[in-house]
Amino acid sequence: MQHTVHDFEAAARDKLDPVHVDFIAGGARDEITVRANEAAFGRLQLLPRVLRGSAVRDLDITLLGSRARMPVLLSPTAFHKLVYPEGELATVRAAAAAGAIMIASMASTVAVGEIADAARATDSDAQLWFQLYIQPDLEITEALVRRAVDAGCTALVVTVDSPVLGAGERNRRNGFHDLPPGLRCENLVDLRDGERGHVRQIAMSPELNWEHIDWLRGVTELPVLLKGVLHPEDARLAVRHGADGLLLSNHGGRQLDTVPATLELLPEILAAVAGRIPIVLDGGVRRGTDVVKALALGASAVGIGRPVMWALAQGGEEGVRRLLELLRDELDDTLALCGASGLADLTPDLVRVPAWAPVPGPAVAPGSDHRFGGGAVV
Ligand SMILES: Cc1cc2nc3c(=O)[nH]c(=O)nc-3n(C[C@H](O)[C@H](O)[C@H](O)COP(=O)(O)O)c2cc1C
Ligand SMILES: O=C(O)C(=O)c1ccccc1
Repeated sequence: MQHTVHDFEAAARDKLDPVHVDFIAGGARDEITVRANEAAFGRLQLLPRVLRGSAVRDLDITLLGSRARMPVLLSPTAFHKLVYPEGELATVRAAAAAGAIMIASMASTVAVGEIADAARATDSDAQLWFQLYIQPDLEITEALVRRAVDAGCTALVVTVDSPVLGAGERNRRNGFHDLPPGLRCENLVDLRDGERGHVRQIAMSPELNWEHIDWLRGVTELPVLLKGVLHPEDARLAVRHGADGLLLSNHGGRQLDTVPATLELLPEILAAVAGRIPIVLDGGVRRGTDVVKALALGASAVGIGRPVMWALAQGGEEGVRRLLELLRDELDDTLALCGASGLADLTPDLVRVPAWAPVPGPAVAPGSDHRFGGGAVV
């Protein structure tokens, strides 16, 4: 039985083909940023308030017009059918049950329209967003946007940190470059005559620039978030070019290695946008305390990537349901322990960078006890 987010990873590793484990767990190059994301949460401390909580805590959010029952989004991850036969259909049913926003990947193995239908078939009013890699062929990009709009998606998340594909050296070593026979990127099927839904149809485009964002603003009314802006100057440019929000992300350490942990960048990015647009953060969120730290510092919500893949692999819809329940319970518990009645009570004073350092004292010989005069027999 899984009692923590990490337990899902252990269970999934037992089930999955090691090549697919590497695809999910892996990052770019030396995976320094992969490790940095989780480590950054561990370095921050919580400083709770007491005697001011409430019996029930409100975890609802409204993000760019989309309502959700928890401030944890499912960040876009490709290829859900690789780890579970129903793929994204199972994931979205679990997200809907939890009232969490799911961001469908452009590289999903179920078409976005079918994912949306599965969400609607539940009674939940949970919202579906769509992640887009802008294609140099703008007609193709427009067709993809139309598919997302027709599906009823309520926001677009444009990934801008992938001018080239990240160097996943595990995938190279394993020779993992495409979906196995029988699986396709369903959103890419028939975009142009005879297009079969191959992963390699996705053009990672180093020639993209801010004019493409201006262009996208003109072709859709949907809110547009940029995913992968890390430099504060780019955050200011994003606001100037009409972005409605940022998903502060280093792609889980899968694009440029050695960039900072997203949590470390959060204060600078918040300062750059100065409250004009909301910031969602992903990368390394594994605990309720992580969610609280990010929100207390000013994020509007967080996203999770790998945990969803592990939970889906472990137990399909039921697995992802339990993952989201677990995170919700941990978040609720952390709020209670911090004396918060809801997310609105999370303020930066609840989070600290450790100021403690040991006071250097005189060197003491091992085995001696300085309180009794250096081990002298008394
Ligand atoms: C297996 C996998 C597939 C991913 N696919 C996409 C994708 O298709 N589009 C995208 O923008 N990000 C993709 N990402 C990045 C995630 O959206 C997210 O930024 C990252 O996983 C967050 O970090 P975490 O895994 O530590 O939670 C993928 C990540 C993983 C692990
Ligand atoms: O693996 C990824 O991180 C990713 O973004 C992706 C994009 C397209 C196809 C497969 C994966």
